[in-house]
Amino acid sequence: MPNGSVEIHTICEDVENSQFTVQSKNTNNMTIPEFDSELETLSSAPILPNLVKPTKRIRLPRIKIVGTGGTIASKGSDSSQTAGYHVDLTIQDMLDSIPDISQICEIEYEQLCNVDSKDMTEHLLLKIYKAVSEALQGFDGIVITHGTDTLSETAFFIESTIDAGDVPIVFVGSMRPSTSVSADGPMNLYQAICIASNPKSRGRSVLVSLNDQISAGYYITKTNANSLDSFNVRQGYLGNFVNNEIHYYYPPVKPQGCHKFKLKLNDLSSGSFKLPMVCIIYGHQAITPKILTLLAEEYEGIVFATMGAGSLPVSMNEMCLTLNKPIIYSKRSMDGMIPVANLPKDSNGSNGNIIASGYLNPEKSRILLQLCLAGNYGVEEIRHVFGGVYGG
Ligand SMILES: NC(=O)C[C@H](N)C(=O)O
Repeated sequence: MPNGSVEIHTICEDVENSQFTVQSKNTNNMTIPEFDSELETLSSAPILPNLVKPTKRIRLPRIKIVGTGGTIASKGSDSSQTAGYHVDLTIQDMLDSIPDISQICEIEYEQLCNVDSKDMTEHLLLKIYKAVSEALQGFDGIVITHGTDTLSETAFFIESTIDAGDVPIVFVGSMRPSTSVSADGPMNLYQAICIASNPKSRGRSVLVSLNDQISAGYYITKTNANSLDSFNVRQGYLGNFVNNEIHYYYPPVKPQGCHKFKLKLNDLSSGSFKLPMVCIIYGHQAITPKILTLLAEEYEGIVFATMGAGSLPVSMNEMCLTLNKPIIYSKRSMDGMIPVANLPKDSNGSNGNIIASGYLNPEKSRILLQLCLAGNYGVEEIRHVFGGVYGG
């Protein structure tokens, strides 16, 4: 059991609704971001009144790309293959396949790993965390290339552990390998870089850019295992990318009630940081408490994908209440939430160790519970954290 590896850090989320002037200067009609605070005059010579007007040099935004793998970095053996391909491309290969962005931003990149996202380990998650934390110091935007299968989990983890300030952190993936007809990776990557570079993206924290849609990493879920339109978010898309224009539907906003956990970087570099083991049990007809007997010893916390809005057989509810560990009731339905009123109660009328996940799905609930346990939170503190997403 890790000891005090995280501590709570609640951030005040007031973000200004800023208006930006957009200029169209480059050849492909993409807007060049303007960073007012950094404007410089080109000439250091004294300026004679009415004779020489200082010329402004616009600094291009600096964008860090962090590569982790996924289908966006994959190759198949022929152009019709859309399954059974292999991760094989570097960030440089991917950048070679997109339009010239030298007028839009300055790029620096780091290949952290090159894996299918099913192999995204805790160690890699923490490496991404570290790379993003460091990049926040010197960059105006961050793009993370990632496999789509677990992209929403990494995005949720980063949103829960990093206070990005104004810097947009944009996750991007693809559904077709780079070798396929109509591969979606190059356009998705191009759009993600443009989004990360654009001042309108500032103050929006962790974003996901895929299939022309811009969404909040905190809520997005992969809902289709195959199609290009694979990500969905019932809390609403934040914006759209069309013909080099970024259209946000709302002013800058961050997820309501998102708790921020501050990881201790010393623990990360010493390798002593570990996230406690939490498993997910999928509810189904005729499920019995036997599964709990098998797993309860091994795991420090359990998340249930319950049926409906918190339904499990009475025998299961009774056994859950006897366990000395937090148990989160989430849902196997894609949408909706778990009302606290649906939780089982013990003989004192208390929900005991059982906590509702609110709007969080099982995989996001698992990460949130891991972070709470890593911070040594008690059941009532965990309940409070889930209360931020209308659970608890
Ligand atoms: N579309 C994808 O990226 C799926 C791939 N299996 C991954 O998650 O790495």
